[in-house]
Amino acid sequence: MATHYDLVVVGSGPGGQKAAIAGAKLGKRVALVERRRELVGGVCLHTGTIPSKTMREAILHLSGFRQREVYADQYRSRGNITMDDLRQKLAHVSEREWDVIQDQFDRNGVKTIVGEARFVGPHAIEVVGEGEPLYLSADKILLAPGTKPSRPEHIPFDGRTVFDSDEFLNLDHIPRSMIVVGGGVIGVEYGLMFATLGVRVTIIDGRDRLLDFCDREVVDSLVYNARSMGVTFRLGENVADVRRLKGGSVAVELESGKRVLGETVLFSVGRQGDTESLNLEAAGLKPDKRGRLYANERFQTEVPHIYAVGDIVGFPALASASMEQGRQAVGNAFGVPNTDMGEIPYGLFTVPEISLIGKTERQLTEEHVPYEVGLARFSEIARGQIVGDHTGLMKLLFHRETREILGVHAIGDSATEIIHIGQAVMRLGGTLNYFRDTVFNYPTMAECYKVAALDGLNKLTAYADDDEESEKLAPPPSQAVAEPAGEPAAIGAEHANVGACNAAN
Ligand SMILES: Cc1cc2nc3c(=O)[nH]c(=O)nc-3n(C[C@H](O)[C@H](O)[C@H](O)COP(=O)(O)OP(=O)(O)OC[C@H]3O[C@@H](n4cnc5c(N)ncnc54)[C@H](O)[C@@H]3O)c2cc1C
Ligand SMILES: NC(=O)c1ccc[n+]([C@@H]2O[C@H](COP(=O)([O-])OP(=O)(O)OC[C@H]3O[C@@H](n4cnc5c(N)ncnc54)[C@H](O)[C@@H]3O)[C@@H](O)[C@H]2O)c1
Repeated sequence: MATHYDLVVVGSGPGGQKAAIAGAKLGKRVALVERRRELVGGVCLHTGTIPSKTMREAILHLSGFRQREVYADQYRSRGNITMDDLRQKLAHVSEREWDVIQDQFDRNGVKTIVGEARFVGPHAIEVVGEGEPLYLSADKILLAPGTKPSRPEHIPFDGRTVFDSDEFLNLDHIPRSMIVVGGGVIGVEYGLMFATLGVRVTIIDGRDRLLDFCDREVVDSLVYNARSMGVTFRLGENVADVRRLKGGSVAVELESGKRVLGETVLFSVGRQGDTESLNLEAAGLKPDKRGRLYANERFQTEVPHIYAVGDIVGFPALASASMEQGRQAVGNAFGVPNTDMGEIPYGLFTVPEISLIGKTERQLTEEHVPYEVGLARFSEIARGQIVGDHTGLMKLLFHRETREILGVHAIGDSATEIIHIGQAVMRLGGTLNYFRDTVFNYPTMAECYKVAALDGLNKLTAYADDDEESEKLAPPPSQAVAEPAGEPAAIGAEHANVGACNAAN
């Protein structure tokens, strides 16, 4: 006999969590199914966002990265930092987060069911856990099963020398060298973290440019910083094979014939939907070839009472967006109107960190938008000096005529935090004038906005001066039509009349 719920959620990552709580807040009877109790929190809490960001923070702290120029001697030598040091903080953070999530479910009356969910009908789910299977039925079902790393079949993954990104946290020691295959966000984040510890890192990617969705100047700055930490990039190169060698190291063979040797290899070549266990056919659903599900703008799959959110629906595949998708999907399911999420910011926790919102210069150029750039360099910001960031920068892209903010791109300390100031101004329809006229706390990284805005306005003034200058040089309006050189004035006057007529039209 099946137990009936208004809403059954599959997966307890950010998407599932917020969906379940939103349902409970609407007074609905909600059950959430998660494979194993210790996995509550999803990829985000156990193998993805939270562990990688906690490890990054531990690395920056223990290596004294931020103040390395001033206090270098007072920090532990990078060679003495161990994986256990890095994992110590990780256990603490994930236990705390796990408690917070579980407590939220309990407080809101979300029934958590441990076991693997599979469809046995469009409204019916079987949960296979430790004991007898449980049967659930629901008016609405929300799928947030997330993704798992892509593992090309011919690669000899062993979780000791050749890792995928979910296994990577199990490294037993900090290697001397590391090859990262796949220079997407995961590969670049982990690669640069370990380079900070003095590991010799090589990043290989099939594309010619890294992180193509970011501003080019920002990526150039990242690459410059990475090279100064000894990182080697092999771009435009595809991996043909990986072989473990007798001495314990690993050889990565590239299609071009090159060979890269290292102590460990991290494969971060994308992720695919974790849908195999769901028996989707029984619900009338079919994933794409990367295991992902289609969802419309209301997060409805092809079967209207089944919703899907988070990484399983693809872009942008972020914890941040997944949470909001979960909340909005449940609003849609139970008739509560939602508003548009607006532009989604990106935060890349590379070393140094990167953040962006809105359009890039490349997009604006392709769209023929008349834009200008206001630039702030962290080396000119007092807070930049205090925190020891001399290479960071922030760019404000704005419309040359309306001064509307079109994009913000930053690299350096606190970039992922300060981006939200730009986001708020963009969302609320503010212009560059807001930054010109508003007083910010000092010394803070937020000062970048003021500096960038003034820089941008100075460029506009230069245009205005130029326009004035052109006006001074230009003939009076009655003659302001191009005259072929050497033509008699009378002909020019005739043309002027045509011009005036056109202007009146
Ligand atoms: C290394 C790494 C770093 C990242 N860093 C960031 C970052 O800094 N910022 C950011 O915004 N995003 C980051 N992400 C992305 C972020 O982790 C994901 O976008 C987010 O976790 C997706 O959430 P989700 O709700 O789709 O599900 P997930 O977090 O993927 O969780 C899905 C859950 O569903 C469960 N499940 C699956 N199938 C079943 C089933 N049949 N029955 C029961 N349970 C099931 C799984 O066990 C899992 O617990 C990172 C990802 C990785 C891998
Ligand atoms: N800070 C963050 O927001 C954050 C951090 C980590 C992960 N994530 C999320 O996790 C998702 C997965 O990240 P990812 O980095 O694994 O995937 P990705 O798809 O972003 O990058 C994979 C990279 O691997 C390269 N590649 C694929 N096969 C290759 C081969 N054989 N040889 C060489 N290069 C190859 C691709 O060209 C691509 O650049 C992302 O979509 C992202 O949204 C977000």
